[in-house]
Amino acid sequence: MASDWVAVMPVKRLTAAKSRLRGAVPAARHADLALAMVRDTATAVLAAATVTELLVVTDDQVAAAAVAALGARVVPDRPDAGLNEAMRYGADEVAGLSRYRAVLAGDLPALRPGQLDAALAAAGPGRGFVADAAGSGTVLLAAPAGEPLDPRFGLGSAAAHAASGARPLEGDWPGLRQDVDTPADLATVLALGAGEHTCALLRDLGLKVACVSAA
Ligand SMILES: Nc1nc2c(ncn2[C@@H]2O[C@H](COP(=O)(O)OP(=O)(O)OP(=O)(O)O)[C@@H](O)[C@H]2O)c(=O)[nH]1
Ligand SMILES: C=C(OP(=O)(O)O)C(=O)O
Repeated sequence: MASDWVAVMPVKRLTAAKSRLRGAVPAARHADLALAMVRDTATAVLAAATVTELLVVTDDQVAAAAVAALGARVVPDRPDAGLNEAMRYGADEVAGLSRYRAVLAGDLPALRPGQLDAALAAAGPGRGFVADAAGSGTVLLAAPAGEPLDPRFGLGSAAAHAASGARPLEGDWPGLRQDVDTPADLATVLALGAGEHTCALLRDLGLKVACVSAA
């Protein structure tokens, strides 16, 4: 079982990111919310025992500075061709095929390091993926050394990853599975418990939210 994963996280320009989430918080705080979720996701990833490096693929200078301050390595989104190309570039070209790589989105504010460790421990010799809470999307795709990532994120990606030969990783990982795409997802996170940055922002807006430490 590998214990030296490179985690790869693509981050879109914050002003354009999370369009389906618009309206969940006042417009003036929308980019702040996207950034808070990126910071909480990165904090949890960096605290995972099985992750030796977090590689963030982004052209957003604010997000880049924030995750670099947390300890991530940042590279520009050289392909500039969407989510899958950013993931493939980070995992296969920058990290390289000789390493174990896992890609995950930057919108997992309820992620706990132990849940990521458990999911990576469940990854076998081939590619594996973790479906989102709804079961149709993907929150994590892992590739062992020697295998191209071959990401198929987008609508119906869980089925697409399974069809491409990736194995669904099963476990009780609610924080890992809860990506935040819509205001309803954010409401779920309020109950599940968010990381400190998302929590602070939501509390500042007067919302009642459970806050959970990074442990
Ligand atoms: N580097 C990079 N990251 C991306 C790109 N598209 C999406 N992402 C990131 O990939 C992750 C998952 O993306 P989505 O959930 O589809 O997020 P989104 O595109 O911001 O959301 P919507 O506008 O609501 O579709 C988030 O961390 C995004 O910031 C891209 O073209 N380049
Ligand atoms: C990109 C995906 O989803 P979303 O944009 O809904 O986070 C996905 O689940 O593959």
